Amino acid sequence: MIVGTAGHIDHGKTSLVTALTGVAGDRLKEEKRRGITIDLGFAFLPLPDGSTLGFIDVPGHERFVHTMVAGASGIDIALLAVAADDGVMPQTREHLAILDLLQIGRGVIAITKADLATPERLSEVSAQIREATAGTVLDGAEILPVSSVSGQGVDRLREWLVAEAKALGERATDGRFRLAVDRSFTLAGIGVVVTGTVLSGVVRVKDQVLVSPSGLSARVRSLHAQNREVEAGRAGDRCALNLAGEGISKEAIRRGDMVIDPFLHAPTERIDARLRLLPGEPKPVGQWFPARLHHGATEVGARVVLLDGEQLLPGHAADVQLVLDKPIAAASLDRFVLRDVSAQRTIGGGQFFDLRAPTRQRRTAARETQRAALALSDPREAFAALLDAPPFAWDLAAFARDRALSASKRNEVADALSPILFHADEQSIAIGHSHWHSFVEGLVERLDAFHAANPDLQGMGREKLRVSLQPKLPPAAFSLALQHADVTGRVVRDGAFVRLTSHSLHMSPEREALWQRVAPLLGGDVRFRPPRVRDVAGLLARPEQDIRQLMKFAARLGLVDEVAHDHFFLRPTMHDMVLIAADLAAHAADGSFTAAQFRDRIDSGRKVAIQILEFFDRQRVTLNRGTLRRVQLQYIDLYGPVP
Ligand SMILES: Nc1nc2c(ncn2[C@@H]2O[C@H](COP(=O)(O)OP(=O)(O)OP(=O)(O)O)[C@@H](O)[C@H]2O)c(=O)[nH]1
Repeated sequence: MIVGTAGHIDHGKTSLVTALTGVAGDRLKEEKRRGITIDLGFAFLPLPDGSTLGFIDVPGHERFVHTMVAGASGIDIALLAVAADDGVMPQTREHLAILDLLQIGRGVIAITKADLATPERLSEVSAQIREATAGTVLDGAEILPVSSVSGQGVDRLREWLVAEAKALGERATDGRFRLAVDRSFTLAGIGVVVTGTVLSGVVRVKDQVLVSPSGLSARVRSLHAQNREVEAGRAGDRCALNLAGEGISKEAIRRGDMVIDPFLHAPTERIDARLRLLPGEPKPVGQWFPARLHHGATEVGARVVLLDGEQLLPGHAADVQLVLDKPIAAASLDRFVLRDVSAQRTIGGGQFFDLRAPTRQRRTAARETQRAALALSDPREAFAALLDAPPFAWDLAAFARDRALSASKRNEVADALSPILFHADEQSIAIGHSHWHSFVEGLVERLDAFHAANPDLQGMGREKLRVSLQPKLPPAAFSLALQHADVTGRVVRDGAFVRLTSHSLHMSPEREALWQRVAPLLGGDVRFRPPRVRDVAGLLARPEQDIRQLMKFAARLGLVDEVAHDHFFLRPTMHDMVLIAADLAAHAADGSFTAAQFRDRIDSGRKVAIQILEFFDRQRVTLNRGTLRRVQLQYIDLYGPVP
């Protein structure tokens, strides 16, 4: 459990942490000198049950925002200090706003330096606090007067924190590992060390991790959590990782990077989010508003694109797209804070919901449904809602990755919803049952309509079919869908084409008429040396392309065979030639014949005769052994029944 301090400068935060933990400032300094345990502003209070309560206390205002945001998922309990003499000050309000934006709802307010105040002053400050916290996450929070000098109220505050920590219990660690790096340095004899807050999951010694967004791989050589060498660091822990790997140096890893489970690596620079503008903002936010985005320990330039309406008024919230200057490593539902471009003032903040937001979003009902689904916090509910949002097919693997879900959580989602799943490449495309059924129906209907309109085409081009269906599946998933048991039996894949099992080819009347003129040219005396496509085109004064198309189609119908490029023989001629080959073989003592013998029988050119025999070889009608050929009797009825 981590307690994060907040409050105006000099309001006694550090003194209070020292009073609560007994860890004096000079002791922290000494630890700093010793090396790996360094964590400026870190103190730990051992609890009776053996666990520890950690305190993040960062002096200096600017770094506060960073740390606050970095610890967003790391801070479990907020400790807001308000000095009895000053009362509520501007930074008290800003820190309160940030706690609110980050939705850190557990917290206590300490009126520090109580020794300096009269009871009247204390109730005056109490009233100020009540007014300032009204409507925020700390509305109604406990207010305790304390003094680090006299010790007044310190025990009570400690008891309150311990009880709260107990009530909160262990943090869930079932997500995948993410650590927001706030420092990176080298230690002599140890190597590169990074420190940060574990945002989710668990990290263990020897784990393979990845630095994101850079993509560098590293191995965890050793790790410290809560200032002790440990085997594992968990969500909420302050960790120091000793990393080793190619290219790993203190310069290669910077504050703002994430160290993550390699599975999660997918940096993004375009994020859809829910943004709340603070009520005290002087102006509304308009399109392409420039700001600084704080997320984890990262700070990056961002532009705000409003997705509904043209401006966002102070005190209001809206869906926006954040277009970042450079990619960051984030997870869906992470919280963020926006500050003005000079990083002087907090403007607002909120929560990410879509890390793969489309570039130019039209304001469609479909996109609204998607956004609403993606914003749901429960992963099962969110994915169920997604399956009902266009395009009705969603990659469960990407969804799980963007939410940093563990494999078991992801399986829970899949088990609860039991969608139709297609595993292709890295993707796991999921479709809900009702949408799958309409997909299959749509597929059959589409092909049916296509065959009716194009009776002389063997089927619909696979790609054209894919993009015409809902859900529009990615190519690999579509290919798998065509092999699904619900589809096979009704639909046939035929090379690049897809057709209904029931579909058979017919010539259109125009084609039939042309065929009636072409067929006689291929038969009769010239049947063993029929004219080629170009010659037929010349004879009929038709474009070559028309004749070629007709011939290809006739080949699909089994009327002709293309023995060589553009050289088509009538099917009965093919059959005659097989019988000639069989006759030659039957009359030879060793059952073999030569190409020359065959050429003499069909009275054609030598080149054509060889092309025909090679074609037969490919069809396995003949077997080529050097200059001699045999006939394979089991194939001689390929082109017609043998008497
Ligand atoms: N009288 C009195 N003075 C206090 C008390 N707590 C802190 N102070 C004094 O207030 C000043 C600021 O205390 P810090 O604890 O450093 O305050 P801080 O909020 O940590 O300061 P920053 O980190 O700079 O924001 C110091 O001079 C302390 O001695 C207290 O309970 N009573």
